[in-house]
Amino acid sequence: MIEIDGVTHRFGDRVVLREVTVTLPERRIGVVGANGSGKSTFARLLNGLVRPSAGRVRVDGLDTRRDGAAVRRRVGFMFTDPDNQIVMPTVAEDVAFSLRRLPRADAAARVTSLLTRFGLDGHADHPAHLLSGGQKQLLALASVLALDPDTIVCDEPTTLLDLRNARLVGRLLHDLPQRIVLVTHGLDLLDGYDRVLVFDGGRLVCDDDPAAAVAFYRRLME
Ligand SMILES: Nc1ncnc2c1ncn2[C@@H]1O[C@H](COP(=O)(O)OP(=O)(O)OP(=O)(O)O)[C@@H](O)[C@H]1O
Repeated sequence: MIEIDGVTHRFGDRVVLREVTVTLPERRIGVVGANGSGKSTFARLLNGLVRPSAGRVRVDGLDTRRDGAAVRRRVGFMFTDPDNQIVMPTVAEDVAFSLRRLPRADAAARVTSLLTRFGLDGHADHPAHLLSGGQKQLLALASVLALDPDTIVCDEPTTLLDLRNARLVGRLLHDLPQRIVLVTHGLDLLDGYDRVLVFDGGRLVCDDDPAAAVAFYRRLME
């Protein structure tokens, strides 16, 4: 369960989220809104990357302010640009980096299994920065999953991908057992989601099923 209670967030003098209160027990949550409406800030609140200026954020009872390290272990984060989260020279090393606290043999087996699952096993020793954009995003997802999070927050993970890779990443996310919070401009990715939040000017202006929320968002953008 994600609980956002009376959250306002400011960057300097600028208020980017205003009095957001919402409780999200569902497993598939979409977040949409215009550029600059506060979606990324909202997403970053959920794993403690951003701490609210006022109010409280809890994930499965853990307070992002008080229990930051525990929240980050349970809530993985996928960025728009995978280059922001690829930290090691080769594909296998990047996934292994997430597993550095595991015994070496266990980590190696888990790396192999994750790379196979994402079709990257043939690229294990390749330089990560030479992968295609889609492959990099799959690597980023594999590295996030290596930590076995309960929740994955994805901030526009398909924005830089071509249609085929966007659909592939969307399908992979759709099939994961984890709770997913997906910030996206790709409205078709939200089919089958339990609930969609619409932000406008830092306010949560609609909270509904995907069809109703997307219709609301389309009207808002007219
Ligand atoms: N670190 C920061 N410092 C100062 N201002 C910031 C910072 N991060 C975001 N902002 C501002 O906060 C506002 C909301 O930004 P945010 O990235 O949350 O919006 P968004 O809805 O995700 O937009 P987009 O769809 O363009 O990614 C914007 O006006 C942005 O310029």
